[in-house]
Amino acid sequence: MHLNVETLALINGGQALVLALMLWFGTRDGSNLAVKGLRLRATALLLEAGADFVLAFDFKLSPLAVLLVGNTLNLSAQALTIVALRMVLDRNLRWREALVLGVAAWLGVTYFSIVHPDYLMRVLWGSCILTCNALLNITALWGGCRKRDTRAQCLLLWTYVLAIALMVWRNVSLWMLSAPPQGIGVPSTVNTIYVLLLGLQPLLASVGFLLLYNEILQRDLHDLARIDPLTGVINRLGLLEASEVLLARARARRESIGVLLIDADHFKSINDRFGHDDGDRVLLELVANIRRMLRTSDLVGRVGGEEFLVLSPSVKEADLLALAERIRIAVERTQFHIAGQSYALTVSIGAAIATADEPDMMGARRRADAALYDAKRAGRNCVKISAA
Ligand SMILES: Nc1nc2c(ncn2[C@@H]2O[C@H](COP(=O)(O)OP(=O)(O)OP(=O)(O)O)[C@@H](O)[C@H]2O)c(=O)[nH]1
Repeated sequence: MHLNVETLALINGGQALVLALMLWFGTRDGSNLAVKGLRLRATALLLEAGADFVLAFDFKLSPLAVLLVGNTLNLSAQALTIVALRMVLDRNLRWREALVLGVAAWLGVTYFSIVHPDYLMRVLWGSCILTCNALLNITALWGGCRKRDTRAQCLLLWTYVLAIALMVWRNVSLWMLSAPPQGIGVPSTVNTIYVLLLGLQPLLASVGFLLLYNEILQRDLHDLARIDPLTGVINRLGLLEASEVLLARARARRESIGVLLIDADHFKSINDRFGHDDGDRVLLELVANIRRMLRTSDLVGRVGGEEFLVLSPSVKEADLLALAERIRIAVERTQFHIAGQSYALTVSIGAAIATADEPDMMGARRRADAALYDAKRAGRNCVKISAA
């Protein structure tokens, strides 16, 4: 089988060009890190396309120009892809490693082309560096793929594993030939299969990048529907879902869950006196105060304007009251800074216990609400617990 390597390179280049345009224009809107990562990957594809076109038109260029320009474009594309993938995954970018590998590859390839020409060593050197590039990408993808929480990461991971397999196969095949080809443009079965399979990589990787982006958008939408944009804690929907999970766990362990309904006292007066924006800042400080008092297993969510709900698994009544009292005292002792002035804020707290036998959290929530009402009627800045 001797398909023309130049023709294959031309097809690969055209494909990489189309994929680059798809990635670039398909993600034109938005400015988050994932979009920047996709744009960087699109730039890498443009460089890959350039390298393919250099190979496709090698008969018009000197062999040295083909080698140096083609490799520079290809290695730059690999380095950009390492960083792009990590941008999309929101990981440590590893610019330095990508650059060092790119420079090492370029120097080695140039050495084995000009100083000490040896085609097999040149291919081996380039393959080792490309394997390191692929391994860097695999380490970025490994966590998500191992937990099986993202199919896109698995697809990409396998793409890079196959890329390594292809390089191993190419080197073994070349070293086993009695008269190996002395250049990638030289007609030979190894070169044809290598260029053919290499052309699939940009396609697989780009599909992987797009699927990854889609998963990120879905996750963002999921979070957006469950996180309160002002305070960053979960909202009613988030609380509803979390309480179902906590209750199922509590049932299995025959434990109870503590519920605290925390409401800022006379919050309207803060808004009236300082304005809504400063009122927002006080709410943020209030949430920070509540969070500081919680265990890692406790959850806090915003149920209304200045009202927050805490779910505290595996607690008895005495522990829950102690937690509520700690929160109340912490808020009372905090000096809230508004418009250059200190302001004292207090909270009233209603507490209730949800037992493992209850069908849902609604009963405990209602009891905590009634206890909060009692706390407000008792003069505020206090904790009340409802009788079960
Ligand atoms: N700044 C700000 N204010 C909010 C927000 N959500 C609700 N509020 C305000 O919170 C205040 C709640 O007022 P009320 O329900 O009368 O309660 P209160 O003044 O805290 O009095 P008590 O609860 O009875 O102690 C209102 O002024 C709302 O405008 C918000 O997101 N930001």
